[in-house]
Amino acid sequence: MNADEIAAGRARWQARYDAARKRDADFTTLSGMPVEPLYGPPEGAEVPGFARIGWPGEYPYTRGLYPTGYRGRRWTIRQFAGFGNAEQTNARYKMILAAGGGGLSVAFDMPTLMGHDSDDPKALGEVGHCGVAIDSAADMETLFDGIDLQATTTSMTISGPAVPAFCMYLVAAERQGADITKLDGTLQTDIFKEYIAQKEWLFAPEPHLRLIGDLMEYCARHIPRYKPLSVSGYHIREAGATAAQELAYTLADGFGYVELGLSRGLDVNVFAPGLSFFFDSHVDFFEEIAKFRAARRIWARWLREEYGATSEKALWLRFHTQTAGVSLTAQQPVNNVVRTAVEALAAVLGGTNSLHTNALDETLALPTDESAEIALRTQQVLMEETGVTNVADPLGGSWYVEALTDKIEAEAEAIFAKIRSLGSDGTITAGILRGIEDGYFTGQIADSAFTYQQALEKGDKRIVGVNCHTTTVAKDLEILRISHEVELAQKKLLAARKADRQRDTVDAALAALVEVARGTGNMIPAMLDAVRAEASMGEICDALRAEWGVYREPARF
Ligand SMILES: C[C@H](C(=O)O)C(=O)SCCNC(=O)CCNC(=O)[C@H](O)C(C)(C)COP(=O)(O)OP(=O)(O)OC[C@H]1O[C@@H](n2cnc3c(N)ncnc32)[C@H](O)[C@@H]1OP(=O)(O)O
Repeated sequence: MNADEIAAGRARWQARYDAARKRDADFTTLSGMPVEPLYGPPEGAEVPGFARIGWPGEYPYTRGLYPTGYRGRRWTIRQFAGFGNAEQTNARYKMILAAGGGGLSVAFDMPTLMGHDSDDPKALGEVGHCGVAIDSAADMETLFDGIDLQATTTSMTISGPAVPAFCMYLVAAERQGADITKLDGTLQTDIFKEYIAQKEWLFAPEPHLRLIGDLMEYCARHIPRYKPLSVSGYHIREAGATAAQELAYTLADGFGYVELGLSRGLDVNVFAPGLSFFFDSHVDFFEEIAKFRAARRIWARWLREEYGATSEKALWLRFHTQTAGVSLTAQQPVNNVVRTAVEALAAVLGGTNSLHTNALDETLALPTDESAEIALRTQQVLMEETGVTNVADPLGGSWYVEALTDKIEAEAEAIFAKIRSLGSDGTITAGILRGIEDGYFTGQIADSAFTYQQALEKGDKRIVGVNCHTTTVAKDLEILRISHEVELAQKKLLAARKADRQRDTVDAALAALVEVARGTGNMIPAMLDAVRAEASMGEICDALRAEWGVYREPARF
């Protein structure tokens, strides 16, 4: 790009920056040196390939979505939390919000994630263990008791039974007297990544995609700020994928959901802003930063050029980041605070919109109050002390970072071409579905995990406390243990609630839901009616399982 074009771009950025709202804060270094909100090429310089880098707030968004960067608004501190019953988790949420958390993020227990009630035999020993047990709208009400849902953006990490959980959230908000149309939050819902990595599906892909289409349509029409999908690379990476695989599989899944929306006749400019993303931030600092920057650029280009989006928000890739659980070690666990800080910094320098920092004990158990607080304070140290929020995309123009960004992007593009070639009709969706059925994704991820493990065992890759620097004076940590009493109490509560309902109303609502499932209508209103009647998670999912069957992954050797 020639010097005149670069100067024109800078002037455009400056005009937008001047017009934008900035935080009232001290934008100087620790020593008091003033810093510019943005740095770019020196005046008069010609920079080949500069269009790929561009300016913050402008296509292709490599340097971020906003001309102000974090001077406009800092990222949301959104700590993923949930354990025991709704009451215990509610107390943790209040602690997080009181300590400066910017939004909520619900972790459900395994029975809930699989669409079973706490009294289901399959739930035995799992209730409240890896997250909170939510059986019905009444539990959801308790979960958010005293928390204004209209004023708090809330993310819910659930994909198989995402839609019943969403309906319970809406009903809890309704019972608080909230204006449903104003709710803002995120539902994970990403079923593709369940087949690819996390393995928490209920049905075969087709009925899940039908439900997701219904949800996208419902949100686009009725709850415009709500993000019905958080397309997730986190679990793909944690399963062993490389950074480029994480990026490519996740964005391909995102393209699949765009194709789903288009196939339902929805306007891409209306539904695409409801697609948000969720990435891992692993411990290779620069590789992660490059991945985040490449993600924004690829998404904007594909949405504009492949799918015809024209509005700015439809081109925006907004993402949440969680630091890498797999990078945490059980050995010398206090070192995990350092790993998490480095990973969080990479996410911030990559322009994350929302962030979870892991607690140091998460490789052993769910976090204690103290370790959860340290994790949150880690973000606050970055946010308040380090000056990283002063300048938009401070690493933009670094030869190394730009080269890595290009390299990861090229790798991702090669993977998109491969995925397309797997399907029969040239769509990304057909490629994903074929890849799931044939074990393409799981095979590729397993190969990457194996390669890394070999490097670790040879000592080519090193982890402090694991294969180097293993001597320590560290003592064992106190960890959080979930008492079996939680399960017994939850089952008792559920039995009382089930006995207290109008059984006829519940049965009629479930029958009406199944009737809609047999046709082509949108299932959300019928699901809401069932939830309002206090139909439980297990009852709703079982009714649909009876109708649609369950999915079993093909065996592979
Ligand atoms: C591993 C674990 C497991 O499975 O076990 C998990 O999965 S845990 C998974 C946990 N997942 C999550 O927690 C997902 C979280 N995701 C989200 O919160 C969302 O989807 C998100 C990524 C889009 C972030 O949403 P958010 O509300 O926190 O933040 P946003 O970036 O949307 O910012 C809020 C508002 O401020 C505006 N805003 C932001 N920055 C600026 C700026 N510099 N200038 C002007 N406006 C700005 C945004 O446009 C938006 O307004 P407007 O809306 O008007 O544009």
